[in-house]
Amino acid sequence: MISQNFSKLLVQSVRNYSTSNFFVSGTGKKPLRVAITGASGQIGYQLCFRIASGEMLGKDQPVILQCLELPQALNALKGVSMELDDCAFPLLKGIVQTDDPNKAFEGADYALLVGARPRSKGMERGDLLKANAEIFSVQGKALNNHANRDTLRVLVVGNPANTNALIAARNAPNIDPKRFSAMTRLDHNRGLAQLAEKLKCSVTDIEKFAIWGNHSATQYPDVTQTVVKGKSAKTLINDEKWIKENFIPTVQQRGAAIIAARGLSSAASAASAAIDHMRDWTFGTNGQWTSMAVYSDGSYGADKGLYFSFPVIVDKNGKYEIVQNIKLDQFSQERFDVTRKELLSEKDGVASLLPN
Ligand SMILES: NC(=O)c1ccc[n+]([C@@H]2O[C@H](COP(=O)([O-])OP(=O)(O)OC[C@H]3O[C@@H](n4cnc5c(N)ncnc54)[C@H](O)[C@@H]3O)[C@@H](O)[C@H]2O)c1
Ligand SMILES: O=C(O)C[C@H](O)C(=O)O
Repeated sequence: MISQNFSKLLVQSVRNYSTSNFFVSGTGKKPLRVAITGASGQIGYQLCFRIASGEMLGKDQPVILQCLELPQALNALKGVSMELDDCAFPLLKGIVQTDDPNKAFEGADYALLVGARPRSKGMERGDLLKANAEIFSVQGKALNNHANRDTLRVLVVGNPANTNALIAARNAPNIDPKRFSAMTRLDHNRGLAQLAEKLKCSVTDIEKFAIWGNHSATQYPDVTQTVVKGKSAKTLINDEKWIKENFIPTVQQRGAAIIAARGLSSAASAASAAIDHMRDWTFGTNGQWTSMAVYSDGSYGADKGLYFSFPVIVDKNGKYEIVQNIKLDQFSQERFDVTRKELLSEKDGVASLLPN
């Protein structure tokens, strides 16, 4: 029933379940193709199962997972695929296992670009810039040539995520750059959790919180507009020093703190944020703000073309808008400029990989 091709020349395996019936009975929905790079890594290992169980695209939406890995990790990927089989997910209609980006992105409706070298203890994100840039240049070209351009949504998770999104998008000239994004949802969720703890409220009580800029230690977690059960969070906190010296640095440096504690970068929380990001980008945010690093149209003076985290609202058709008309106070403007300058300098560092 399950077919598998494995050759040394073209290391690719395709599993199709229920190939005679590609529609989940009762839903009438065609499977969506979800490409995941680095699928057998820490984050990928979480993502595959959560997506196959319907947590990202809905409990009535069949999916085909198209998994990309390095040649040396294909055996591990085979193990992931075996475990996916063993879950007997009703929504999972097929698994592609490959080390060829052209195959992984064939007809892709969604692409989660996770595969990259993670930062290890003591390593700065800047050190990773060049090593990872090449990967995203190749993958941008492959997306351009093979993905489903009419439906595609790309989320870059692999660091440095914003600049990797820039490289991938610039190498995909036939795809609308608004179809690319980078992940700051983990930072957003971290901020919500810190605020909920401080104010002894639920994360769902918090509205209008945002991350501006880069997914890095320069990001600006902004509580100036934040409202908790109808009241200003700043007024409720009533402690400017806590916001500046505790809250902001905690959110900015949470990734490094997890690495120091675990010896590995965050994985379960990163996968959870990636699911949140794609789900909200598909089904909408019900009028609420979230944070996404998206193609900058120049809003707030973030240079056009950068992948910059803004507060966004997604409508029920999956169209996002950058929230406009927020007044940045002097402190916010200074923080905004720091992260903006970092993104510009990252862009300069990969200029050779950015086609005109
Ligand atoms: N944006 C965020 O909020 C956020 C949060 C956590 C981690 N990250 C980043 O996500 C990335 C992945 O983290 P991880 O913990 O899963 O790492 P990991 O090392 O466990 O897994 C990465 C996987 O990617 C694969 N890979 C490497 N290069 C590849 C390529 N060119 N094509 C396909 N696969 C490739 C590796 O074989 C590995 O299996 C890292 O860059 C990490 O820094 C980002
Ligand atoms: O900082 C890192 O390298 C890991 C990741 O981006 C994180 O925010 O946890």
